[in-house]
Amino acid sequence: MEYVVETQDLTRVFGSFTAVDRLNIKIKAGEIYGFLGPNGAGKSTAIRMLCGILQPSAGSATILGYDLLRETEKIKSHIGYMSQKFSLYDDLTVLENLNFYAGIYRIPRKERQTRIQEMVAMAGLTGREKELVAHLSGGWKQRLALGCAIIARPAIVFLDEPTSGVSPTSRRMFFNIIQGLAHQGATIMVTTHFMDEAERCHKIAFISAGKLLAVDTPDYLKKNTIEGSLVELAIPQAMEKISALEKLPYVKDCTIHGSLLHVLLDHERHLGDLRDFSGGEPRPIVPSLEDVFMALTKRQRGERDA
Ligand SMILES: Nc1ncnc2c1ncn2[C@@H]1O[C@H](COP(=O)(O)OP(=O)(O)OP(=O)(O)O)[C@@H](O)[C@H]1O
Repeated sequence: MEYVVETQDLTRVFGSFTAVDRLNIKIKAGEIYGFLGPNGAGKSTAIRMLCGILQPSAGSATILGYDLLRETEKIKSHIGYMSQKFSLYDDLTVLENLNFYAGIYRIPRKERQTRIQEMVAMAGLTGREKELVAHLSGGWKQRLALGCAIIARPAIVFLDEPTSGVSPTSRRMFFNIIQGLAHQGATIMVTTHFMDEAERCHKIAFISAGKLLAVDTPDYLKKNTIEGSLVELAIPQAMEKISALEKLPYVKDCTIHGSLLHVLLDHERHLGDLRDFSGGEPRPIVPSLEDVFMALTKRQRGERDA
């Protein structure tokens, strides 16, 4: 089996609204596959369909070779799922939560202790096994929730914004764990709004308004999505200058990043023109994923309005 997840025109409508529009994706075993897109893009809806929680309106998919529509229960027994709302019991301890999930996943009794200890160690909770979950901070809860989701050693782990609302350090720790899991052969599908996390994925799928706009490695997307020459420009009152810059015939786009402007020129030969116009010193840069993402959504808006 070359692909552990493969979809054909997977679609979900809610009334007259199309949340996921003919999604075609292919994911290989051991890949960390990031789903990126603005709020309401359809990421959670897509993941919920792939986990068998939500019925597709049209299209088909296979997960680990099982048919999504006909073999949903088999799929569920081979995957782990963690959503933004960690499904932990606050009034139970760390151990009690893990024990509960070990029971749900029907892990044989003789294996339970080993698996639970593995998850405690993975989450960095050794010594805190008897603490009530209510007393743990966000990052610890998040890692415990992951432990509960993967205690049955699923082949595929679906993570829907697992790192929202936790500290940057916890986010980094969490992604280290994810990379470790992928290294051991698990396939990870993860939605995120954070570009630093997207950078750590093997493949990224950009989705907006239910549609897949691009999919490839972070490096490829950065080098090949944007046509033109991207420069960084530091000028005073940058925000107020955007509309004037956008009117220049050789400027394709202009966005603000902190206090700096990213200006997309249609050709690098206009560097001097931009310098003369703005009074600043334009510096050519490699596009970031955020630049790529903005360019793709803008292109999509342009196509829709055309
Ligand atoms: N059960 C539902 N009934 C009606 N509309 C829904 C339902 N679930 C989702 N939607 C709509 O579908 C669209 C896609 O939602 P979804 O949660 O998949 O987006 P998302 O990309 O995960 O966004 P976010 O990053 O904010 O989580 C949204 O406009 C949402 O309001």
